[in-house]
Amino acid sequence: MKKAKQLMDSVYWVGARDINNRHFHGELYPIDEGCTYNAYLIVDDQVTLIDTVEEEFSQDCIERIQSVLGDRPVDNIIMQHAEPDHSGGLLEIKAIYPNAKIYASVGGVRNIKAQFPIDFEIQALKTKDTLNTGKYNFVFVEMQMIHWPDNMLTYCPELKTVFSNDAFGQHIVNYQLTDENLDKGFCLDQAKEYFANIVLPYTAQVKAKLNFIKSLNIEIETIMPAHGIIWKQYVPDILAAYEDYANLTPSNKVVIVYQTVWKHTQQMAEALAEGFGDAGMDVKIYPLSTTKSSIIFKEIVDAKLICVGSGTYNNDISYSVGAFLTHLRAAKLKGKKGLGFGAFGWFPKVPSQIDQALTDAGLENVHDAISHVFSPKATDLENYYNIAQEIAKEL
Ligand SMILES: Cc1cc2nc3c(=O)[nH]c(=O)nc-3n(C[C@H](O)[C@H](O)[C@H](O)COP(=O)(O)O)c2cc1C
Repeated sequence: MKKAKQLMDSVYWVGARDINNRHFHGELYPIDEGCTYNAYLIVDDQVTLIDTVEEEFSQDCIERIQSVLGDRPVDNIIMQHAEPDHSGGLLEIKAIYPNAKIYASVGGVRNIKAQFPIDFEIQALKTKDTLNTGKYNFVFVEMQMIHWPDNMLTYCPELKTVFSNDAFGQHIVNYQLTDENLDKGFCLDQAKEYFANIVLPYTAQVKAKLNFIKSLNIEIETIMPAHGIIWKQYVPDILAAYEDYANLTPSNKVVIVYQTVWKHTQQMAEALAEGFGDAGMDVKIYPLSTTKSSIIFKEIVDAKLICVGSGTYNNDISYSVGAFLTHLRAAKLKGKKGLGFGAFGWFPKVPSQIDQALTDAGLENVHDAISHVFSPKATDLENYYNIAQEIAKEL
């Protein structure tokens, strides 16, 4: 029997822990310790459920709700996001509470209906629409494209709480459910990884929404996201961190990623890394085939320069570098610089093709692509070290 966890006077966590999940949203986001699907129950004159869980965990959510309500019904279900990790439990929960009114954003109504066989009404909500449940009011803010067209968040002024859905989420599975006994750096690092892997292409929307939320002059004591821990003691920190992430504020950091067979491209990568490092830059260097993309993208958020290297195989870029470049293009980065490099045997154009892909991804090339025939010698490596030092000076 799964039980709810009380968070405040009338607020309960009724979500689910997916402890076996190692790939959040398919291949997109490898994770180490599973994740949570957070749903919140607010007991007032009317009972309101905010979000559901992934379909497989519907029964967990229902048991947790019933542990609070017994036979009392749920009156309102607010669907803040149509993606199945939040909406998958709707049909089963609605079957238990057939009189519950369902609410979603305009996009949410469309996207829920397009994914599930819905035979009931869903009421559409717009920004600043309000639902009163007795002593509590729920104010809605549309969050289009953070990260789907249907996202929204819900603010309760009486509880000084934002139910933020995907925004401010992270994949910390913690049985206390809040940030209260956790290290700030750890929490923010996990939130940054989530931002980098789910929200990164939508920095313009995040900036606009943060400004809009500021303009509302609301008091926020608690943020309850749909994944991971609830923000209580680090609320100002996570709000400030989101400003930094959304601005892609660069530190003096270079991220070098590469794929290699005979270690020729790796030797070039290491010579560049030493040049950047000796010039005072923070260097992150990753072999693509053995590094999780989720870690690399977290580091990219605040990098100044991204160097991408590939050996040449069948006159083309390696598979993992090609996939990385596709992922990078989708991230729609702004204000970052790029450099392509790599070794070849008889077809020298792959590094310049990488440079072109970096340009297509919105990065500014800092130097001509570096293309090396087979194995670099000590003098070649010295040359690449010096190129890195020159680039570092100009960044
Ligand atoms: C499976 C395979 C296919 C290759 N195909 C090409 C090719 O089509 N054109 C080319 O210029 N070099 C080709 N090469 C040679 C490599 O690009 C060259 O050995 C390079 O130095 C490898 O760099 P790396 O050690 O970083 O992988 C190939 C190498 C391998 C292992």
